Amino acid sequence: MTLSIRPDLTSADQVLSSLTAQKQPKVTEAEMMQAVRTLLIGLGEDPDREGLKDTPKRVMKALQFLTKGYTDSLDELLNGAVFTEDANEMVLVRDIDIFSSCEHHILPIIGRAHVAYIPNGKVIGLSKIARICEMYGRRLQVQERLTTQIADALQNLLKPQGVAVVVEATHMCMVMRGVQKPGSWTVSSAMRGVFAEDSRTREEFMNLIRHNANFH
Ligand SMILES: Nc1nc2c(ncn2[C@@H]2O[C@H](COP(=O)(O)OP(=O)(O)OP(=O)(O)O)[C@@H](O)[C@H]2O)c(=O)[nH]1
Ligand SMILES: [Zn+2]
Repeated sequence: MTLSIRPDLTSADQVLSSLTAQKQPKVTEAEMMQAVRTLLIGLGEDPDREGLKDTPKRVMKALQFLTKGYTDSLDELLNGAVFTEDANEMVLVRDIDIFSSCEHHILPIIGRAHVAYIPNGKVIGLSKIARICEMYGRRLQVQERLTTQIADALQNLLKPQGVAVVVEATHMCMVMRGVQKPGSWTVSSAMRGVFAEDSRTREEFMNLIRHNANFH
């Protein structure tokens, strides 16, 4: 483990504790399933019919999975993959799939993240960038917070020259219900360090991620 960005803190989880509001369930799984059962009854369904018999459990498990990012450990996720390296050119991982859930309707936010940084003595395992996106994506989110959390996590972990994150996503709460705009994409960005300060660096990043927002 080469993580020594804060000598007073020894683990990535400690470094990022302020960014990772860990949630402890305050109700039992039986109570959660009962709540789903109540919802089904409220929707005019018979929760005891064959097709719905196991639905409360399935819904609970699905929601637990979709929000598992609250309890993921950054230490485990990183697995020591922060390396001392004399690199100072931009590193970009683009087109990282995002499956998140909007905190207003608990409906999917589907899109992609593009994450770049310019190292300052430390590099991170490339897959760990996608894992950080996954950790913050698997929570109840607004897109803006998801974007800044990814940027701040990398900024805090690596103390790089700069971090740039762009998330482009479509919100099912705007597609399937409400205003019903299937073609709409929301683009959010978070720029740190040189990406915020130097327009040429920011432009280089924007040129590298330029493409039509679409599903694969
Ligand atoms: N800024 C932001 N807003 C979001 C995000 N996800 C959903 N929203 C919005 O949150 C708002 C919630 O507005 P409300 O008026 O309380 O809810 P609503 O009656 O369901 O609104 P409509 O979707 O307009 O029908 C809506 O405008 C959503 O589009 C997000 O990631 N970021
Ligand atoms: Zn929503």
